[in-house]
Amino acid sequence: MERIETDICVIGAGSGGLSVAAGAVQMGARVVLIEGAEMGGDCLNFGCVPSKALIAAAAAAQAQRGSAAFGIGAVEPVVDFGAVKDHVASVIAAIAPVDSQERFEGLGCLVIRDWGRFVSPREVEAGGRRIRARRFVIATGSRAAVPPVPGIEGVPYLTNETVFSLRERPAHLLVLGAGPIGMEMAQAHRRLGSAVTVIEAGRALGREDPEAAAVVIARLREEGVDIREGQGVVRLRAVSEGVEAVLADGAVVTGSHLLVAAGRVPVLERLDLPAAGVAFDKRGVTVGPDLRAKGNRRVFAVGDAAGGAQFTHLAGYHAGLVIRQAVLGLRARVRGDHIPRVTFTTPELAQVGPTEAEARAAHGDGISVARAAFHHNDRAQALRETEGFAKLVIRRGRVIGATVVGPEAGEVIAPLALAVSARMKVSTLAGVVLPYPTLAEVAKRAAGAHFAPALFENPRLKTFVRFVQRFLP
Ligand SMILES: Cc1cc2nc3c(=O)[nH]c(=O)nc-3n(C[C@H](O)[C@H](O)[C@H](O)COP(=O)(O)OP(=O)(O)OC[C@H]3O[C@@H](n4cnc5c(N)ncnc54)[C@H](O)[C@@H]3O)c2cc1C
Ligand SMILES: NC(=O)c1ccc[n+]([C@@H]2O[C@H](COP(=O)([O-])OP(=O)(O)OC[C@H]3O[C@@H](n4cnc5c(N)ncnc54)[C@H](O)[C@@H]3O)[C@@H](O)[C@H]2O)c1
Repeated sequence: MERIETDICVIGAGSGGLSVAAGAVQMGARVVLIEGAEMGGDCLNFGCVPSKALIAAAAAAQAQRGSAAFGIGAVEPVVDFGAVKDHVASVIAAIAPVDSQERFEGLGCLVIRDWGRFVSPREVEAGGRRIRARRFVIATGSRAAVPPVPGIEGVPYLTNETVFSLRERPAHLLVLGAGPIGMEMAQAHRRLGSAVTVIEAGRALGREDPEAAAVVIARLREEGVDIREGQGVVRLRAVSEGVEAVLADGAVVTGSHLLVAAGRVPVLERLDLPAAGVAFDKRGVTVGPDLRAKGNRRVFAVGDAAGGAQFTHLAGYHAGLVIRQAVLGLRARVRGDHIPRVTFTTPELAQVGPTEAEARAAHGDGISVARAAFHHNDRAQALRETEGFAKLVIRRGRVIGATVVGPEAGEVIAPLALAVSARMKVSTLAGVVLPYPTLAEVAKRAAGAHFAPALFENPRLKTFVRFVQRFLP
């Protein structure tokens, strides 16, 4: 067997692994990159990219239905579902070269297309080669969790790995789970013409600020998505129309297709982690605040495999921290209080830092909340998208968290992510000059609202101003 010595061996060429490999090799480290399936991982092939491309197509269809409010005759769109999937595939194809084997070989990585497996604490085998590295990075991602619902083994179901390649429009899509994946896919399919029922054991978008989640849930319901909350599935059964689900309240729902979007599990099974002495549990590799694996300090874990939140930008952030340590020999500590997240429904729901409820649980009355509604935003009025709000969580004069629900919330959260990340004063945010009319003004207005009582409802200030005015020439 061929033996290879390298500085850094990255296992998994998705969002996290590619970022580590690209950064490390361009800084001068020797890098081996191992990928058992598609270059680009989940985000490119079965996650962010296809879902956002499908959502864009669905928005185009919805725009035709809603155009009457602009004085343009509304029509029921003619959706060619296969052509929509061609659009999705072509968006993936446009981005794929950036993540490709050719590009990474061009950067100087040795790319091995096989499943990697530890054979000792310092060696991995893949593609008939044994790689001995100074540092290893586990970036193997996650896959859809399949909940133990009685009967699930006897019914056909889709996951994020198969739903985007479906060429025929589901007549009635059942979605199990109302997290971000379930809600994004439910609205997109509804807008593309499917009947959709979402079955959620707990609360829909249960991790989000309830007030913000309610705005999204109401919109999906208005558009015809049937959302059943607090409903476990008691039993699933294959029937001639497709799949039948019996819910906890006794209701029976029959769909043509079932999409399982009920959470994620880390992909670790091929790695033989015990051979490397690396600790792990059902959430992922057990890592410290420096992202080093418990049990083997030569091994780091990043992204979905690292047991925390699961976002492409988080995997990218992890990659930067690993590069600091494994390439430059510097120290690094992961911070979790400034990672934003967006659910790309219409309206979008964006969060950075703690929600109001989380902040109150942590700091009691030591926080205050300032808000502004999109209803008072002139751009939102022009777009006829006035539902939603921005809410800032403030502690000791600084922005520690923000929730935005409404049009382009994923873009509007950007200055607020900077504010939380830089521990910015509310006064700095209130003082920034933003172009008019923009949706982002809602963030500045929320910051301004923090000062409104002291400025506009203050009898002592009014007395002072009247006094000053008497003496001004
Ligand atoms: C439907 C959907 C929509 C999403 N939308 C968003 C979004 O809008 N924004 C966002 O930030 N995040 C989104 N995510 C989450 C995002 O896709 C993940 O957080 C991100 O892909 C994680 O990157 P990763 O590098 O940890 O894993 P991945 O990108 O999954 O890459 C892991 C790679 O490792 C490979 N691998 C696994 N085991 C081995 C092995 N033993 N040897 C070699 N290779 C191996 C896999 O084949 C895979 O290619 C979405 C996810 C889904 C499912
Ligand atoms: N826009 C984005 O950034 C984006 C989009 C999609 C996914 N993601 C990432 O992927 C992760 C996984 O997404 P997800 O939506 O699959 O998981 P999730 O854990 O966020 O939500 C799953 C939902 O399924 C429900 N559920 C679980 N078992 C069930 C059952 N048997 N019956 C009914 N309901 C059940 C849960 O109560 C939960 O509400 C997200 O947390 C996020 O990190 C991000």
